[in-house]
Amino acid sequence: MILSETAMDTEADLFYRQLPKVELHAHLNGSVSFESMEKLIQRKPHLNIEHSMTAIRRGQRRTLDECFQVFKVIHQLVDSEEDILMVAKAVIQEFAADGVKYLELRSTPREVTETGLTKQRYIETVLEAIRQCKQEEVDIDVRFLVAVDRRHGPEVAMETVKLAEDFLLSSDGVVVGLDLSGDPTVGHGKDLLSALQKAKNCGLKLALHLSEVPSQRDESELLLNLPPDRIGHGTYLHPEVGGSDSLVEKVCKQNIPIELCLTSNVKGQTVPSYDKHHFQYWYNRGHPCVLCTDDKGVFCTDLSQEYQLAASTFGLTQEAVWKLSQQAIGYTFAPEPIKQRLEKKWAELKQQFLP
Ligand SMILES: CNc1ncnc2c1ncn2[C@@H]1O[C@H](COP(=O)(O)O)[C@@H](O)[C@H]1O
Ligand SMILES: [Zn+2]
Repeated sequence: MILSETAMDTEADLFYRQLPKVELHAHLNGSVSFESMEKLIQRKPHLNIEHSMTAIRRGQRRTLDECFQVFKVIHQLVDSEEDILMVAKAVIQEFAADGVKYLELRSTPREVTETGLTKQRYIETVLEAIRQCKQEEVDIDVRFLVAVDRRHGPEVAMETVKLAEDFLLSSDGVVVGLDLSGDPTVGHGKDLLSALQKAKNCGLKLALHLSEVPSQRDESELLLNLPPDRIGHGTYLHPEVGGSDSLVEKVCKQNIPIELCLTSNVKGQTVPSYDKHHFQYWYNRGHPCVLCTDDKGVFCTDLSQEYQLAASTFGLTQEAVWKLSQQAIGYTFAPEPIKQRLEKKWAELKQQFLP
């Protein structure tokens, strides 16, 4: 009995792992795996950092505030070009090994005086990692979103947008957009509006973390007017959790896809349990939904696991899971020919999968 259950589990695991997937919401430094973290900790023993400080294990929860403390620790470990190249390459390879065929990675460019790291070099190094993976024929298409950390305020946001704009023009299509993230309890989106508007005007796609916590209703109301091209989390948009009909209407009317990260929200305690996750609300309305990991290293997950969790929690059939992964192609910021290439790949693989 136990044996057959194990066999079934393995078969199910395999389905999700082999399922071709699109990852659209992954923060670089939050995605660093256990193995890479070990290497970084060994490189910097003087920091006295233990692995328990950089990851939230199974069954553990942290407040969102504590999650942001974790990022501070990781940033101490990843503070040079060498580190960034190492973690970015590893993260890309790990996503590829998990069956992700298209990845939009995002990261906040940082400056570190001690190591000579500049924001420009930060982005160039991530792009170099993407280039090397491509050259090594890792089976994944990777694009990059330059991230604005809301905690740093409007001037830094504007500076970052300018940098992103330069790379939009010079990166041969790899830099496709701008992310707004960072501690949602700090600052107000109204101060960042002009930077975001500028980004949009110059052709950068916008992926904004919206209503991750309940206090952001007015901010979301404002930022939805831009409008963003995708929404991160959107946990508190609907009226049942303190959002509003007007917010839902804006999201629906403009058909803005929502990036949903189950484990991140449960472990970060913005959602009380998997079965209460707002995936259900949006999915049942037939709204564009895409499952994502957010921070696979910090939350100890991967995209296969997120699909499996959504399927088991909300009773999705394999056919429905397939459709979910395929529809995500349409929500990428990739140019049309790339989307077509991905569609073709999915169509070919489907015959093996769901005969
Ligand atoms: C858990 N929910 C979340 N909400 C908001 N922002 C988040 C986040 N998870 C990650 N980040 C953002 O991503 C940074 C780490 O990656 P990078 O250094 O940019 O690669 C964090 O410092 C934060 O700004
Ligand atoms: Zn995020």
